[in-house]
This record gives sequence, structure tokens and C-alpha cells, in this order.
Amino acid sequence: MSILIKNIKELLQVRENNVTLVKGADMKTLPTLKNAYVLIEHDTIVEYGSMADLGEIEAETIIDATGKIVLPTWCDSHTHLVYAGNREQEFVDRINGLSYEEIANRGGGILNSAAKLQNMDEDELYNISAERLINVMKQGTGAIEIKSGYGLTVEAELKMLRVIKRLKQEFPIKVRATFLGAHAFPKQYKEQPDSYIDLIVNEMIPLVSRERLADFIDVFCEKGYFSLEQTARILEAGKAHGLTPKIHVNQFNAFGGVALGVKHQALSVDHLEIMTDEDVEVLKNSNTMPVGLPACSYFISIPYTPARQIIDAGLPFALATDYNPGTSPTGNMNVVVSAGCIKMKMTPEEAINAATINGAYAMGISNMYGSICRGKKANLMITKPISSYNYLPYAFGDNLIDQVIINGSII
Ligand SMILES: N=CN[C@@H](CCC(=O)O)C(=O)O
Ligand SMILES: [Zn+2]
Repeated sequence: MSILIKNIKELLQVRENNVTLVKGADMKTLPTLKNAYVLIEHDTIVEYGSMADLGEIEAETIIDATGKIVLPTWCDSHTHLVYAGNREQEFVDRINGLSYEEIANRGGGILNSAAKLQNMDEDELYNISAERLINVMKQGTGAIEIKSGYGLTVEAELKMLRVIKRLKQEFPIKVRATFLGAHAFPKQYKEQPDSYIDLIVNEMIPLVSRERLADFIDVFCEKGYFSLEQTARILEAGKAHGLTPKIHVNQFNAFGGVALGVKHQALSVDHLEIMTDEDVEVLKNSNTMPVGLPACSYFISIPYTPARQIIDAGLPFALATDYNPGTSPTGNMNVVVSAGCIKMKMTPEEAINAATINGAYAMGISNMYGSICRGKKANLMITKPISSYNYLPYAFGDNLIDQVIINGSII
């Protein structure tokens, strides 16, 4: 199977060398090629170049992209896409003045999602999750991280991770799985929280690892959720079982979670709505990717991650959706890229770098995903005819994606 895309108005994120992330001032550069072509064979980008250099090439499928822009598919490094039901009542409660914290304290929030998921049959959970996955693929996402964390019992956490595994097997999109048993304390552990940490460390992590159900270990490190000490214990146990840390930190409070993540060589630290100068400082000279989730800030009206401060400090930065029923009921990376530009003052070049190559880095897959590079996976999207790539974040809410190719297949 071969596909030739020709007469491309502009081909974005073209990398001659296989860079694995971009940071600081380099994020302002988005290498492009005008009037270009790309040749795909099976699941791989084998060649690209200027139309002037296109010789006689045979291809089974030829796509004429006149007037259109082609770029790598989005790499969404933070989602909770597997969940049992929506929480629109909490949305209305927030409009009527309750905060995220107040709703959680009344038994809403993550515990509300866990109760629904524990009662849902695994096939039904798979079917509704598959529908969401198909939807985000059509919106241009070609690689995605999906977390557990709405189970909160051994059985329900494993159910979630098996659903993620099945999604990975059934769809061409690249899926990375994260074990987030430490998302909230189940009600029965409220008075003896360390017994829940024992359950995670002694039962859940060994089972998840034995059945190879996850790549990453995550913890919601936050006041009222998991403390620095509890987070450290879980990360240590995860690492001992081959899981790489990726943590939720600084969503509502800054109290040293970023430094803890860096100390444990977290691949990414996510949320970061509340950042101190020390948090930014500690990320320098680390291999940890800071990840912002602007759809969450928008939806629950909390501050936006200070992307400018982070990038201007010379750091890399990634954007992701945080797709979940409580704080970000969208998996649409196009909206996230727009929000990065509009609310975080990122340039379109920075936002596209953040949502492609840096998102891939935050999933540990940027050697094969996130840029147009010979030998990389054939994950590309073709826009409708548009005036320039700036139009993508500018026309927020418009569907500007015409065709999506994932793993060499047209979706
Ligand atoms: N903050 C923690 N976890 C999710 C929200 C979970 C929920 O409210 O269901 C997040 O990343 O925003
Ligand atoms: Zn999250």
C-alpha cells in the first residue's frame, strides 16, 4: 500500500534530522516546505520533498492537496478517555457557584465517575470508549495516552486497563497506557489513607505490571488527594515494576510536586496551572516535559499554565487535552492548540510544536511520531484549503481537517 500526497501548499514540521523535542526559543521555529509532496509506503513516511523534485513515482493512491496544508497528526499525551458517564450536572453546579473542590467534597468528582465505572460492564465501557477514540482520530489525533483512575478498586482499575489494551489492539492510533490508581481516595479509605497506598503498591502495581497493562505510573499529587510522601512511595513502586512516572501536579496548589517529579525522572509533569519560580527552575537541566492542559483551565475556570514563562526560561512545553468527564469533556486537540495561542500567548509555531513533537516526547515515542521525517510512522493530516497555518488556531471551533492518515491508513 502506497500513498502519494502531492501539490501540498505547505508541509509542516519537516525535520531532516530526527529531533525528539524542541525547547525554548527553538519552539518558535516550525520548519516547513512549500509546494511539496510526501510519499508513504505501508505505515512509513519514505520520502518527501519539493514538487519540483518529484520524479516519476508510482503509488496506489494519489491525493491532490492543492491549497491544503499537511502536518503530522496531533500527539495527545494526557487523557482519561475511558470513562463510564458524563458529569453535566456538576457543570451546572459550577455555573451555580460551586467549586471543583466543593463538588468533590459532596461525593461528586472522581468518586462519582468511579461509582459509574465500577457498575459498568467491560464490553459497554469498551464500546463507548471506542466511539470517543474514533471521534478524536477524525479530529486529527494519531497518538494518545489514556489513563486508568476511575476504577479505584483492583478489579475496576484492571477493567479500565484491559479496555485501553483492547483499544490499542483494535485501532491504528498509537496508544500508551497509564496506571492512575492514585487518582482519589475511595470513601472507605478516607480515615486510613495509607491502607489505600498499600493496596496500590502491594496489589495493583504488581498485577498491572505482570499483565503488562501500562507503560506509565501516574499520581494526582494535590492537597486533599495524594501528598508528596504518598506520591513518592507510589512512584518508587511503579518504577520498581518498570513503569515510568508521569504525574498530575500543581493543578490547584504548588507545594513541591514538580521537584518530586523531576527527582523521580518523570517523563512529564502535567497541569502546572499554579507555578512558582522554583518550579520553573527545577525543570531546567531535567529531561521532564512540562505539559499544559488549557481545555481544563477553560472548562473549570482556573488559571492557565504560564506557558510563556516556561518557554521563555528555555524549557520545552507540550499541550494535551486532558479529555475527561469532570474537567475537560473534549478530546479535540484543534481546540487545545487554539487555546494555547489565545489564552497562553503561544505563537502558532510554538503551539504546533507543543501538540506534535513535544506531545510525542511526553509519551516516550518521539523517535517515531510527531514530525515529518523519513522512516517515521505515516501519521499525517490534510487540512481543507486554508490561507496559512496561522488560520488553524485562529478559526477556533471550525473543523478544518479534511483527511487523516494514521499508521498509513486513511481514516
Ligand atoms: N485532576 C485530576 N484528574 C483529572 C480530573 C478528574 C475528574 O474530575 O474526573 C484532571 O486531570 O483534570
Ligand atoms: Zn488528567
